[in-house]
Amino acid sequence: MISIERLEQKVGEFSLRIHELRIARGITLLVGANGAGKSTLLELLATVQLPRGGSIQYDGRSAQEALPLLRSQIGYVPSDIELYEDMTVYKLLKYLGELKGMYHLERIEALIEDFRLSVYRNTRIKRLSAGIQRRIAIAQSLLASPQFLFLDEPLNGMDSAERKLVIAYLNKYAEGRTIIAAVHELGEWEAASDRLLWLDHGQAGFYGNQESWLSDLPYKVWQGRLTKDQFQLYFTSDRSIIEFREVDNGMMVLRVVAAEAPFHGWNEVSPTMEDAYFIRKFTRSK
Ligand SMILES: Nc1ncnc2c1ncn2[C@@H]1O[C@H](COP(=O)(O)OP(=O)(O)OP(=O)(O)O)[C@@H](O)[C@H]1O
Repeated sequence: MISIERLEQKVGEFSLRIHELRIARGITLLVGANGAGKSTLLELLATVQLPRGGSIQYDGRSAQEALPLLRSQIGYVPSDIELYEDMTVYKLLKYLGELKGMYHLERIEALIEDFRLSVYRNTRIKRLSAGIQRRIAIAQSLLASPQFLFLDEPLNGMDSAERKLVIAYLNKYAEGRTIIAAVHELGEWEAASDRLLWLDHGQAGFYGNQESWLSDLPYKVWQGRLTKDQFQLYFTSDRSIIEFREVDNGMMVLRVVAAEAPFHGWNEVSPTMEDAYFIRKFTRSK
């Protein structure tokens, strides 16, 4: 478990402030608007930055008390990855493993296999796509089998097969361990995430499981049809539209957030994880 107490970190004009939060094992998805503080929090958790105010405890140990030990149990992948471009995949993993004091070649082989990197093992990093490079970055963060894994937008640049592969791997890896991943798309994590943490302007706006994320919402999601003219009117006067698309006969299908049915005949639909995020942001902006 990760316990955060009275955490305060100022970066330029921005302040991250989390009064009290206990993050359980499993996968926690970290969500929030651009600039909400996700990367700052992940850097603090990964001990790239140390907190100036308050504390973070990892299974009862703080970074101030046991930094080298904690770092040996932490894996971290920032959003901007930089790998040694001229190394081959195998050499890079072996080199980074040795830097971490990890000399088990079987671990490297297992990660190459698990992240489907075998065909690229002797290819220089610079020749590989962004998605493959990110797979390598995640694989290297797992070399020492860390207890705590912090990932900043881990699926960036990946195609849908790569995304599924990584999510499935992390889902298994998270058993008994703690993974916190900043993500922008929630839907694809539905089967894999245990909890969500919403950062809103540097503060924890929500922390809990999927069930509570989807319940206790102050607004409902409604779906219905409008003509294009009605749509133009509605669209310019309201920011509650989650999604809209044109259908064949010049009509629009919309999904909107509202307390009551906005038009006669519209149906209430169950909110998705993305919808719940939209509703929370919408509520905050009102
Ligand atoms: N080194 C820095 N100096 C000054 N301001 C900074 C620095 N690093 C981050 N910030 C500011 O802190 C705020 C939070 O940034 P952060 O990168 O943590 O947000 P984020 O939620 O990860 O955003 P994004 O989704 O865009 O990556 C932003 O307003 C950013 O401009």
